Amino acid sequence: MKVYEKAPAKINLMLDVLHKRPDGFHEVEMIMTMVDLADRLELSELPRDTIIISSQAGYIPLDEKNLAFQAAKLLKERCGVERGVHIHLDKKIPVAAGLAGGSSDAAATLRGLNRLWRLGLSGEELQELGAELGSDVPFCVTGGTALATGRGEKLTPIASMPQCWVILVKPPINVSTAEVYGKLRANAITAHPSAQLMREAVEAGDFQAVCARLGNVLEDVTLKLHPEVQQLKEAMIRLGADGVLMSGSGPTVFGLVSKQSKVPRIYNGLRGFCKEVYAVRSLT
Ligand SMILES: C[C@@](CO)(OP(=O)(O)O)[C@H](O)COP(=O)(O)OP(=O)(O)OC[C@H]1O[C@@H](n2ccc(N)nc2=O)[C@H](O)[C@@H]1O
Ligand SMILES: Nc1ncnc2c1ncn2[C@@H]1O[C@H](COP(=O)(O)OP(=O)(O)O)[C@@H](O)[C@H]1O
Repeated sequence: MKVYEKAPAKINLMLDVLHKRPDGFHEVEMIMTMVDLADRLELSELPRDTIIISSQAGYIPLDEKNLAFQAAKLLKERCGVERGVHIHLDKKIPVAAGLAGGSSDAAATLRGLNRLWRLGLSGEELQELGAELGSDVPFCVTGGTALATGRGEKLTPIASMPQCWVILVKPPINVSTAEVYGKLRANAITAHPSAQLMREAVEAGDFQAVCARLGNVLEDVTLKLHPEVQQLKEAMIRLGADGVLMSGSGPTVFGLVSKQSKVPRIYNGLRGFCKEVYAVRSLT
């Protein structure tokens, strides 16, 4: 038997860091939403008790370092499953991009195996398991639009993001989430974006207010390390995006656009700078 799961990318409409915790993680406030750029997973039963990962993408680990492998192993251990699975990852989300591609694959593996193995776990139970794999995994389990607090694992669902186009541009540089948090001086942050104001804008369906309230304190670190990310932001604004921000720890920059007629100009303009540009819809 086989099951299929879609694993969409996330963007952070706002990301604030409150302080560094004694456990080394940072206490955050984020509003996250999914966009229609997704990996596709095919999960097939195997006759042997083993986990096999394959992918068309040559640039991700296919062993126990893969987050989908870790998700399957965790579920097998916790639920006492003695069955094997082959997980094929059709990667479309750029890797180490600030779009939670690996986290979304892990979340999709939890959802898919819950069905394949008829485990009957609730969404909440899958989120709790997901939190053991990474801070962004719980959000990816249920998706939608949510306020995330704690280290990112405490979720409050909110109304859907107003429908719009999302243009994503990923420069050819690698950014490590751990390095970006490591270089952040949380007590020196002067301008904190407001989760409350962003939540109100989303809940009012006020697209212009969402654009005006975008903010991410991790930009301070990543833009200093990689000035080309700032240049991409400026290009996106010049080309006419309504709101522009770096997603997560970067380096992907996203632009929100309400009018479809503006999309080709922005997309084609960015392709002059970068190979990896995507124009997708927000997911409701
Ligand atoms: C920045 C964000 C924003 O959504 O996303 P990405 O840019 O990675 O997509 C997340 O906070 C990333 O979540 P995720 O990628 O799951 O992080 P984890 O695997 O849990 O942690 C990786 C490392 O980042 C740091 N980390 C992560 C989360 C957090 N709240 N505080 C931290 O200090 C820790 O050093 C940790 O060792
Ligand atoms: N299924 C997966 N897809 C992508 N990357 C993965 C996966 N499993 C493990 N990784 C590793 O996780 C790291 C972060 O990848 P990703 O989740 O795409 O980025 P981000 O945390 O910036 O959103 C990469 O270094 C990659 O090698």
